[in-house]
Amino acid sequence: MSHGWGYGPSNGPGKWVDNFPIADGPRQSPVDIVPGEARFDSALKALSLKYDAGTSKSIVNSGHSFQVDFADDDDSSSLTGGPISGTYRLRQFHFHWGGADDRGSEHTVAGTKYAAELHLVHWNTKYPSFGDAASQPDGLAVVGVFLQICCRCPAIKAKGQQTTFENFDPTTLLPGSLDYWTYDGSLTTPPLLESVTWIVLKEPISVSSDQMTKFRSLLFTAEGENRVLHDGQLPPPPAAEGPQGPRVLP
Ligand SMILES: NS(=O)(=O)/N=C1/NCCO1
Ligand SMILES: [Zn+2]
Repeated sequence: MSHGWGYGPSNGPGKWVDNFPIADGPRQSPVDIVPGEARFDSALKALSLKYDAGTSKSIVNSGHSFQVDFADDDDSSSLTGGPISGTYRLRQFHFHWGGADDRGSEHTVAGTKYAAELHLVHWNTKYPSFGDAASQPDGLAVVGVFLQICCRCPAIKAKGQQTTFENFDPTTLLPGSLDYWTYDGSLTTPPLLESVTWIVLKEPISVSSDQMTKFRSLLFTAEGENRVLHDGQLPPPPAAEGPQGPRVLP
């Protein structure tokens, strides 16, 4: 049985402070974004996101989400402009979702929850590595993108299992507008480090309810562990087991 953090009743966000006291810190994320209370800052620049599909490496079920990792030994996939100074390299992206279409995002907008939220995680190249940057107040910049359920979505061909995930261009996951809200916050999952400049895009992207159902079919437990889903929701009884190995989304 896993004794790590999670989203269940015994190890969920309300318990994280027991092992990560920074959960009671001054700049914890996520937050509720209230557009009417946001201050316009004319000094902020437009976001510049440059992504090279050739830097995508692999996809993994991290136990808390599924994550696509990128090669970050040069600036091929990087973030500049916006609220940050210098260059931040793309490290990985992952998603957060819930047990139904009416919830799942971590940030909310005037109390509204979206079905899911994409996080593109970048680290400040003034530091030697992601690990070093993650403990610095200006070390990380995470671009958050909301996912809303669309009624008439183009069908996306489902793919089989895969563990390598090469030549994926994250630009395809971005909305048409890069307008954003920004604030200084933290990782939203343990270790909850207060090192993130949050850049939350105002325009959501659309996803079908069927695709969200596929997200929810991902289990985050090892063999033989109790089955629990991303937000602690118990899954439906198991269908006939498919081939073993990591299951990733189409
Ligand atoms: N949800 S989040 O704040 O992006 N969390 C993390 N953890 C490691 C990298 O990003
Ligand atoms: Zn995240």
